[in-house]
Formats: sequence, structure tokens, C-alpha cells
Amino acid sequence: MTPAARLAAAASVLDSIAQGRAPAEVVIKAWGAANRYAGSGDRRAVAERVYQVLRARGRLVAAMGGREDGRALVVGALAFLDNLSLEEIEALHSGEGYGPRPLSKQERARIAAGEGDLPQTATDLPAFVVEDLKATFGDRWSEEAAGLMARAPVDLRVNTAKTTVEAARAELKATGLTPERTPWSAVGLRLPSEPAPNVQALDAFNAGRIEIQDEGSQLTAWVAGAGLSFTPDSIVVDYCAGGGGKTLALAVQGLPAADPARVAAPSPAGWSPTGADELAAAKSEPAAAPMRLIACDVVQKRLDNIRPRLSRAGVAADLRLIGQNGGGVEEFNGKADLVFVDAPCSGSGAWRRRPEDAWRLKADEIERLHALQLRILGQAAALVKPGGRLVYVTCSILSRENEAVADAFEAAHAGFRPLPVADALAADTITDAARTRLAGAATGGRLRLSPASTGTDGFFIALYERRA
Ligand SMILES: C[S@@+](CC[C@H](N)C(=O)[O-])C[C@H]1O[C@@H](n2cnc3c(N)ncnc32)[C@H](O)[C@@H]1O
Repeated sequence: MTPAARLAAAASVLDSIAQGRAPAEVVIKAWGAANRYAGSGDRRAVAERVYQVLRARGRLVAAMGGREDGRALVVGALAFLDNLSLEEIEALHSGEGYGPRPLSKQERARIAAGEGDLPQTATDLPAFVVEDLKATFGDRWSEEAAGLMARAPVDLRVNTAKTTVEAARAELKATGLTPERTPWSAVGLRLPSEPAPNVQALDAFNAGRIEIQDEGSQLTAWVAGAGLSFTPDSIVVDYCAGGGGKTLALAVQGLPAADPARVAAPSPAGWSPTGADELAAAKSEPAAAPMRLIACDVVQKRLDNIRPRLSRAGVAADLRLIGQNGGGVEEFNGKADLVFVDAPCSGSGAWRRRPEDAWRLKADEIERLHALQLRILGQAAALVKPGGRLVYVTCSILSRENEAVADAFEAAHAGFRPLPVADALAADTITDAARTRLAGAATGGRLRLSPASTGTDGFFIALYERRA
């Protein structure tokens, strides 16, 4: 494809993203599948242009006079992000071949008026989100806003029941990747986002030695379980298990660590043994969990999807379909040692991975989520035993889904006392640096993580202990 044809393709992919609800990643893949003439370089270039626009969408719309169509946004990106001259942009819009049609008079005027600068007043986030960020972060709001739209690295969690962090790192290095240790999770490895690593194709992934999980997401599980000693009789409920990312992290807590002497080092020629043998070995290992772990959700398909992940990781959980009102787990009422509520939320803390979602979110949706979160947290609280722990988590950056839910829960549940986060950082999976940093960042029983402050996705954690 010519550079001009790639621009036209990016504009049409952006229009498809705007018209539907599918993730940008899915729309880009579908475009590649439907246009077989596009080679891997073309697909990469189109994807890069699409994400460049999505991350700067608010400012580009403002710079292009309010136009939201893919063509205008791509023209804006060339002018204001790539800083091409009018002549260069016109050359890419000759209308020949599969390239975009020539610039209109208005488009030329926009480029000239912008003089290569995006409007200072425009932001990449919807106005109601900006207001929320200002209220929460004060002067730091724009730093937090920028963090939400920046590119994210690929974080991995090493399954220490199967390997050690250094052995996993060496294994990944042997495949040509460049993993670094994560600063806060002691079992995390970080890969650069560029070039995008195909983690799912790795033996280490298929044999359950590593999982893809943002460092912030890992921390929510480590903080939730920190200081608790699990026995096979302990009952841990992952109330909103979803894709099972945190279920897996909760399950490995307290499992005996892999014996470093039995963890093979990669041979100079690469990692060995590989492929099917390793996968079969991983599957035949007995599943284990140091506690009775119950993973619930209201969607059966989500629970079904956790099964292969548990099997890869070599851990066990009881998967339970529950009703919207919590029916299906009554037998654990007042009996659980730990109830983890990773509530449905806007996902705004992960917008750096899915920037298209920022513009799909409407203010009234936040009100619906707030009510749902409060209801789910109240239902889940009934399962906690006296002296047991309740953990509320969102991957949202918005106060209405975070502090406001915690405030309302506390007002209605005097039987739960906030548990200081600083007292819940004693876990081998948390680095010493994190212990100091997170204790300082926490406000009593509440902790916020964010791209700008911790270099992770945005998360909110509130810890409670049920009074005896
Ligand atoms: C944020 S996601 C969970 C993500 C998951 N913990 C992970 O780490 O991959 C929230 C989940 O809550 C589930 N959910 C929605 N309403 C619920 C309810 N009333 N009770 C329990 N779970 C619910 C959704 O189906 C969704 O899978």
C-alpha cells in the first residue's frame, strides 16, 4: 500500500470504531482480515495511525473545528502531531490510486489556522472526566490525564509456583525479548510496548509460567491477601471474577514457591524443552490452591474462560454462576476469610490500553455504575466472617466509582472498619520500594494507583475488616 492508501485505510477504520462498540484492536484485526492485500507493514502502519489519533482525539477534534470523522482526524494528526507542512499533506491527498481525496478549502484553512499547534484548551478526555480529575488531583490533573492516554507497556506476572522470576526473565530473554523487573510487584516483568510482543505465542505463557497482567492489577491481589495466612480451610471469594486475572493471582498466594534448583535455565540456543511437551506437562500437574477459592460471576461465559487459565497456571478454584442479587453462594454467608470485589466499572484506569473507550463513556453511565457497585459491595459484604477481610477494587480513575462508593458503603455498614493499607503491605510479592511508596500514597484504608503516579493502570482499592 502507498502511504496515502494507508491514511485512507486508517480513516475508514476510525469511522468503524466510532460507529460501533467493538474494541479498536478488534476493528483493526477485522480490517486486516478483510483486506488481504495489506501486508504486515501496512497493518502495523494503519494500527499506529489509528492509535495515534485515538490518544489525541479530543485535541484533534478541536483543531479540526469540531469534525469527528476519520478523515478529518487523520488530516489533523498529519498537521498537528506529525507537524507536516500543508504542501506535504496535500501531496498525500492527491486523490490518486487508493489515497484520500484532495483537501477541501476548509481543511486547508484549519491547517493554516492551527499553525501546527493543538489548541491549549482542548483535552484528550471528555469534559466530565476532566472535572472529576481536577477535583481529585488538583494541579496534577493534566499530568494524570496525559498518563491515561499514553502508551502502556506489557506487564507480566510470573507464576512463582512454577518458576522463579529470574528464570522466567532469562527464558524470555532467550526468545529475544527485553523484560525488566517491575518496581512494585516483586513477581512482575515488564516488556516495552514497541514492538508489540506476541506473549500468547510463548511457551512460558502456554505452560502457565507467566500471565499477562498489569502491575497495578497484580498489586490489588497482593494488597488484598497481604498479612493473611491461608490454610486449606480458608475461604476466599473472588466475587466478580470476570476474565479471572485476579482469581489467578489470588490463587497463587501462599502456594509454595518453585524450587529454584529444579527450575531449568535456558540453553544458549534458546529455551528447551518447548511447545507441546511443556503444555502437556503443565496440564497434567495436579491443580492446587492453598485455600478454598470460589470465583463468582453473573456471566457463565466469563467463568468458562477462566477454566483454561486455571489449568495452565496449575491452580484450582470453584467456579460459581451467581444471580444479579447474589443468589448462589448463600452457604458462605458470614464464613469467608477474604472477599474480593473487583466491581464492574468504567475501566477508565485502563484507557491507556483502550483509548477508544474514553469517548464512549457518558456521564449517566457513571451514575448507573455507582449504584451497581454499591449494591454488589453490599451483597458481597454478607459473605465476610467476623474478623474477615473485604476488598473493594475498581480499575477506574473516577471518584464517583471509587471514594464515593467507599463513603456510601461505610455510612451504611458500621460493622466494617477501614483497614489501613499501610498495615497490609507485608507480602513477599510486594517490593520494599512499594511498601514505602504505597504506605505514603494511601489514605487510611484507601489506595489509588495511576499511570502518572505509579506507572500502572489506574486502580482504586479500599480495605475493610469485619468487626468481630
Ligand atoms: C471488572 S470485571 C472483573 C475483572 C476480573 N476480576 C479480572 O481480573 O479479570 C467485573 C465483573 O463483574 C461481573 N458482574 C457484573 N454484575 C455482577 C454482579 N451483580 N455480581 C457479581 N459480578 C458481577 C461482570 O460480569 C464482570 O465480569
